[in-house]
Amino acid sequence: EETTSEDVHDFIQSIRDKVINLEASGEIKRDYEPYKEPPLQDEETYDFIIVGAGSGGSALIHRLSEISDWKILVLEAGGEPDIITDIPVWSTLAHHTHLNWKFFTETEEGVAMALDGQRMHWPRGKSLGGSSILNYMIFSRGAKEDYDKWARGGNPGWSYKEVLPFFKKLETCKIHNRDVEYRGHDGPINVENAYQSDAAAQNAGYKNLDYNGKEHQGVSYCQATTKKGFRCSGERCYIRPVKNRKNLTIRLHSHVTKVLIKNKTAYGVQFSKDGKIYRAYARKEVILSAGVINSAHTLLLSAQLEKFGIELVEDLPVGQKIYDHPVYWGLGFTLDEPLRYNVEDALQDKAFKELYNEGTGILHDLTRAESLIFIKTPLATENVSDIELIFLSTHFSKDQEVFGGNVKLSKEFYNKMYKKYEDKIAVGCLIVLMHPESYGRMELKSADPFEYPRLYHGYFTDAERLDMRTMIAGIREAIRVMLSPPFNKHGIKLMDEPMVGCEQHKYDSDEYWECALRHLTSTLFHQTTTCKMGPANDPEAVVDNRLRVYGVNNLRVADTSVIPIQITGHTNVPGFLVGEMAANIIKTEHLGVHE
Ligand SMILES: Cc1cc2nc3c(=O)[nH]c(=O)nc-3n(C[C@H](O)[C@H](O)[C@H](O)COP(=O)(O)OP(=O)(O)OC[C@H]3O[C@@H](n4cnc5c(N)ncnc54)[C@H](O)[C@@H]3O)c2cc1C
Repeated sequence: EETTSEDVHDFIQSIRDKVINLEASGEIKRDYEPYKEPPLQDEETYDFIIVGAGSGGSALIHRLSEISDWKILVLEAGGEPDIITDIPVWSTLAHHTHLNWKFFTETEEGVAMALDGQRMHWPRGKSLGGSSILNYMIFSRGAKEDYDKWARGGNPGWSYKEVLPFFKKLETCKIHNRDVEYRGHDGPINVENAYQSDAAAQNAGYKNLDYNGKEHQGVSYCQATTKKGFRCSGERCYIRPVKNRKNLTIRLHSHVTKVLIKNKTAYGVQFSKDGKIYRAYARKEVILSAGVINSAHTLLLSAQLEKFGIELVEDLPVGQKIYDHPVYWGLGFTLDEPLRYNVEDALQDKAFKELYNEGTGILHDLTRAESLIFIKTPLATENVSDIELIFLSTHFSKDQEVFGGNVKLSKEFYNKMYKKYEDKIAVGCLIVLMHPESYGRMELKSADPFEYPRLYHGYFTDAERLDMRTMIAGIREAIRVMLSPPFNKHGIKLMDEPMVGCEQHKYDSDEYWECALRHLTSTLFHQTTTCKMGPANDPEAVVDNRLRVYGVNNLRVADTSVIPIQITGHTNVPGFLVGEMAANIIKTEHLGVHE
């Protein structure tokens, strides 16, 4: 669905043109060499076929292709990343391009009421690198407790102690205040400090820490998944360094429409490229890394189409649960003076030269996400944070289309609520629910592989209303934090004008916040669990702890769709981890090599 204005398209093009012109005049250097693929046969045979080159897929591609005897085919529905996805500060703009699948949820009652058509936009990356080329680059593993819980839930091999070596192996950590013994020092994915304002990582009573280190609850600057200032996507950091390996064939614009299965054994895939249908065969395995929506969609199309009159291979609960991280976007504050640079500064040649030639400067800014706090409200039922607060050095009152366009506020709501703040200096604080009780689901609309499935977010549907109560507690804590020093000195004020549609409630009453949350809660883009990993006796499980699809031989899933319980954090690095773990499992099974 195209809701982006021509102005935004022109703005995006002007940034691309600027980089191209600066390169042509020799003022900056770009280190990009396009991907090449060999001629395509109608039918081809490989050892492994990897479907999708996103976070999970790119780690898997890097590690599996280390075995030079294995012939590997990668089929990616999208193409190559873009100049716009390279530059951290402008990355929200990529949502408006062909690099986004642009999924939307169905309209659900009493939620997302301020959004266009009351539907949430669920962007997903469509390119080498997948959603790691579209995301906001916050580097986060999640909490130790998450992985211990996965293991306790019947997934041996996934406790924090067991996954820690792989977290260390995947990263080169360069952030200033790190817990050295918990961090990696020579992996493909780079972690660094981004451009940040002084006010960002304020304590407000919380411990300052490395949230990817020994402890998790506390405050920290956002750790950036960037390398020398540029986005360190799966494409840039995992695939690009190995793309010329002789045993690796990467085919772009190749949309897999079906896994070929016979006698309950996967033996290849069918895919569409340039309007033609092809088949590729796998001597050893097919691995789906097509992401949380499309791995499930492909499985439904391949093995579970009973509903549409096609043979049922195995009755699995695919897509019956989608966990996400609901986020309240509505908390805005005005300031007397800007904390950092003006938007215009990020368009100057100087900023581009600093990024391209020195890897520094204001373009190395994580879409204005500066710091975060993992907190435990009094409602937390377990010893793990139930809320994350993310401090943003802007608010969408400032520039809805460019900075907040992905949230897809309805024009009417925006004009009534935020237009008047457009010339004010504004910052925001996101309130993120870490462990929602509520969950969504997906279902096929038809057997047409190009028709998107129906997506239901299911937010705030838990009978005990714990999700709502936790979010309200989170909002109150966010206001306390934001109004504490050192923001005071900048003249910070809460935008406490009643939310449009909630004027009937007393400001700051529980009823008021519930109404506001029902208007302006949307996603932090962290959907998981459509192909849940779990033991055979778990009625929700689609894959086992070795990521093998139940009931179908030679078929695995390796991406964030297997995550069994929502992460206390963000999902890109857990996606990389799943890819790393999958490669290790496959090497162990086929070669007996264990790391
Ligand atoms: C806007 C946004 C902001 C985010 N911010 C952060 C953040 O700051 N930090 C963080 O940790 N996480 C963040 N995330 C989440 C994180 O990026 C994702 O959870 C993660 O990248 C998902 O990885 P994946 O491997 O499951 O799937 P993806 O990375 O989505 O990869 C799936 C790949 O498969 C391809 N594909 C799909 N279908 C087919 C098919 N049929 N045939 C062939 N190829 C196919 C896709 O094109 C894509 O390349 C964000 C996500 C978004 C969208």
